[in-house]
Amino acid sequence: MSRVLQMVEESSYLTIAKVAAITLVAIPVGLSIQRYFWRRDLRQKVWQRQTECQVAFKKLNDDLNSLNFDQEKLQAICDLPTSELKEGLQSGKYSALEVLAAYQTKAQNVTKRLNCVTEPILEAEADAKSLDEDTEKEGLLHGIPVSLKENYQLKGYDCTMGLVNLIGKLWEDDAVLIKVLKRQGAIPFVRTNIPQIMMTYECSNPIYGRTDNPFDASRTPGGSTGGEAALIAAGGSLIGFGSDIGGSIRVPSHFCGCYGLKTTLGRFSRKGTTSLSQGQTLVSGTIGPMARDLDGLVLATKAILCDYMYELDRSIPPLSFRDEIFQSKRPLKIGYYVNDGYLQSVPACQRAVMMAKTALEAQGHTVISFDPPDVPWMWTELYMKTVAGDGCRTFLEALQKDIPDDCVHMLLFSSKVPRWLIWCLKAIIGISTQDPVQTQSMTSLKGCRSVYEWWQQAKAVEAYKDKFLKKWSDLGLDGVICPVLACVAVPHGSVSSLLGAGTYSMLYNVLNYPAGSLPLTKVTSEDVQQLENYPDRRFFEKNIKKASEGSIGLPVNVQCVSLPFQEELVLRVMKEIETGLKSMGDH
Ligand SMILES: CCCCCCCCCCCCCCCCCC(=O)NCCO
Repeated sequence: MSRVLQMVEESSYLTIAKVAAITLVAIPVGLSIQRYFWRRDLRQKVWQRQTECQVAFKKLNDDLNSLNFDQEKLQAICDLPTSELKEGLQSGKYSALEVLAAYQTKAQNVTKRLNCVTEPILEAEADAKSLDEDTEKEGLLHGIPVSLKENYQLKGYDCTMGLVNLIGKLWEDDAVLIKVLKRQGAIPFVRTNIPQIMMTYECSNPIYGRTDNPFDASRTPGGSTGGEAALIAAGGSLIGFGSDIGGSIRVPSHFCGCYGLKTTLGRFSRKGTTSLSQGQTLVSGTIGPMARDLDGLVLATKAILCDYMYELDRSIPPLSFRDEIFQSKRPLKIGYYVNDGYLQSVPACQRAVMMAKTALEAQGHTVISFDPPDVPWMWTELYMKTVAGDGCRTFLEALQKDIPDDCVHMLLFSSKVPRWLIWCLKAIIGISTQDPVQTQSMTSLKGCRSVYEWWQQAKAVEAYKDKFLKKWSDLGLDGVICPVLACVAVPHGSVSSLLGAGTYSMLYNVLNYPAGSLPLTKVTSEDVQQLENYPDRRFFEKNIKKASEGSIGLPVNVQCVSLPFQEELVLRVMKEIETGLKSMGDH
């Protein structure tokens, strides 16, 4: 009897062991198979999308060939500054269709080199034809082709933000801004590339690939509105639109040498623009125009600030463009800085600010030194902790079942490290990087732990805004000029080791001040030589110095800032600097 029991016992042990062994093998095998099919589906979606884009480009090319326009005339159209093109369209010297063909041709050639356009907007041709039938030509942007960052919702198109899972989710309506543009006679004609999830200054994703900088293909055009900046700077578009929660309009404009304006939250309607940060309302992303010249930037701003936008979005205060502020001759008092108290800007960026200072003084304005308060603390405790307020959960969820791009790997890694491990790593990394602020930023990526903490965060942001404004008001400032970033365009793949350079831009997102990016100069050999004196003790400093090697000839912009809802004053400061430089024979 006991022998029988023993046998039963042995056989059940054997069965359990067999089941356990099979389970141990089956689960990982099953998961691998599931992963294989899931990745295969994603790759197939990417391939399908890429094929669709190729077909769209081919159709565009065929349409352009059939129109048979004179190529020299088309090139001449693309060389015109905004004011002359606008005049030519108004007077009938150029038709909307030929201007469109000119930019479609140019954009196609540019994107072959830089990969900045994701896809053409094929409805553009019909739009141009109907504009040519319109004798009134009332729109401020009548017949001007405009390019759009990929996250602007357009009827019949998707907004992927570089996420494969969002391919094919088509929008049923245009964004408010697109409706306004069309009402003003503009012709949306291409969509431009972005970095995956749009939270970095690079410009690559697994669907559309990587965009290169027009001045140096080994460098990034910046992000997240990188495709726009590259396209505009290379002559493939005159006016475009982007979005900015940490410098995404200003930084690519600076990296590529075009004009950009980050507006105050609430000045332009954001309805119909896509972003993963929509639920985060403390440091909100805003939108704004980018352009090849200042006239284009001003014209685009004027065109958007019209009654039709207020009709479409009743949450926007009806504040039309105030020409009296833009045209005013009142002498201004402007603050300036080249070092924000965290990372010193490189010599080229410092020189650009000093050039702007001299130009403003030549125009009769007063320019005084200004020190923005507590920038390192603002960066880690206000900016990073807020934009990563949910501990990066929204970003992580979006990336979880997707193909992460190289440009998000570092942030992905940092945001996945558990809080307890960060405390251990902080000690080790802190010693090696010599920068407690940088290590603190890793903790900030963990965000807020409770609603209570989020409320405290909101209070801290408000208190900082008050402190900053007091300093500004005590000095009686109208505006501030400073670098856009601590360095100029950096090599592809280096942004995550340089993130601290972004404090110059991120500050004005925390404050919600409008800020422009104005191209002023190019890096010279003297600027590069002077890098010898640039500090290199801390991690970010070392990387900034290294990234600045070989930067001769790259564009350098200056940031022009004013108080909330004073976009006209920002544009005026930009204009005064350009006029001042011209009068000094420098521009
Ligand atoms: C899972 C990885 C996601 C990590 C995201 C972490 C967010 C923390 C902040 C990182 C630093 C942000 C750099 C700012 C880049 C500019 C982004 C921008 O302005 N985007 C515009 C979006 O409309």
